[in-house]
Amino acid sequence: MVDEKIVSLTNLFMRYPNKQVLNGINLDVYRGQIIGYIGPNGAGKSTTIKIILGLASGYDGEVEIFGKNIASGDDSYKRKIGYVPENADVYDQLTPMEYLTFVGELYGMQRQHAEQKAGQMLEAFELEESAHVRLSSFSKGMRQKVLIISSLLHDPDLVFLDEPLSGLDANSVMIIKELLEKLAERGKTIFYSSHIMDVVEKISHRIVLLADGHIAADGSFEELRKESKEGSLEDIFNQLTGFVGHEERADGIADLITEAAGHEE
Ligand SMILES: Nc1ncnc2c1ncn2[C@@H]1O[C@H](COP(=O)(O)OP(=O)(O)OP(=O)(O)O)[C@@H](O)[C@H]1O
Repeated sequence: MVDEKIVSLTNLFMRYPNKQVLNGINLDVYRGQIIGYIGPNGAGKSTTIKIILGLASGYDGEVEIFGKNIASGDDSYKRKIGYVPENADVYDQLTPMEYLTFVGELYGMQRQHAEQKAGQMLEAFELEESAHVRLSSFSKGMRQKVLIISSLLHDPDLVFLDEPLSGLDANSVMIIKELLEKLAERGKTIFYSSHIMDVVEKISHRIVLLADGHIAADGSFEELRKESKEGSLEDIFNQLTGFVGHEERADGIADLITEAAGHEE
């Protein structure tokens, strides 16, 4: 179906005890879109994702996923969602096969199916030799691949990826970028949150910039570029978040480092 609304946020507000984080977010995301969800540190990106996933409560406003309000009490929508958190805890004492089968079953897959698919996915990510080795011995990038597999194993319709490429080598990055495009072509909707602007620029169909709890920009990279007359997404990001003087600031920090040590000549 064309223009099927997958995520709809209406007047979303969120306050933590010490801080107003979201100040009225309105956002409709459609099937097959790759959304680059960006913003400065602390802007509220993870908070938005956690609210959508039902992991953060106390918000005001409406959140509809697959056309249903998540406050309705029916959380079957969660089975159709995949999530790679920025800081994930994996169960270190498990092997990837055990971990993936466990996660697959949590998402409602039959054990045998989860096992078989996990094996195939591990092979596709060149981890077959480590399939039965404990995760505690895995490198950062190997772990990240397991997390990515765990978010996709149950064939979700909506995927949230928070810095998913962290630790991955250049070959793996290339595969994942291509994979996201292929999944979007097959109707999957992807929220991609990252600070690596050149990747966001390349893979996103639509970029949503969150700043001070508001959506400060929303459009394709070409649209944002026309509006802001800047070259790269990094330049646009800096302009829209009012950031200037990086060289002076770096210089000031370098001064602090080299002066504060108090070396005696
Ligand atoms: N559980 C919490 N309790 C209190 N404050 C929180 C909590 N979680 C997040 N915050 C605050 O809410 C703000 C937004 O945090 P959030 O993690 O959503 O930002 P972000 O845009 O994902 O940032 P980053 O790019 O650094 O990951 C921050 O000021 C953070 O300190």
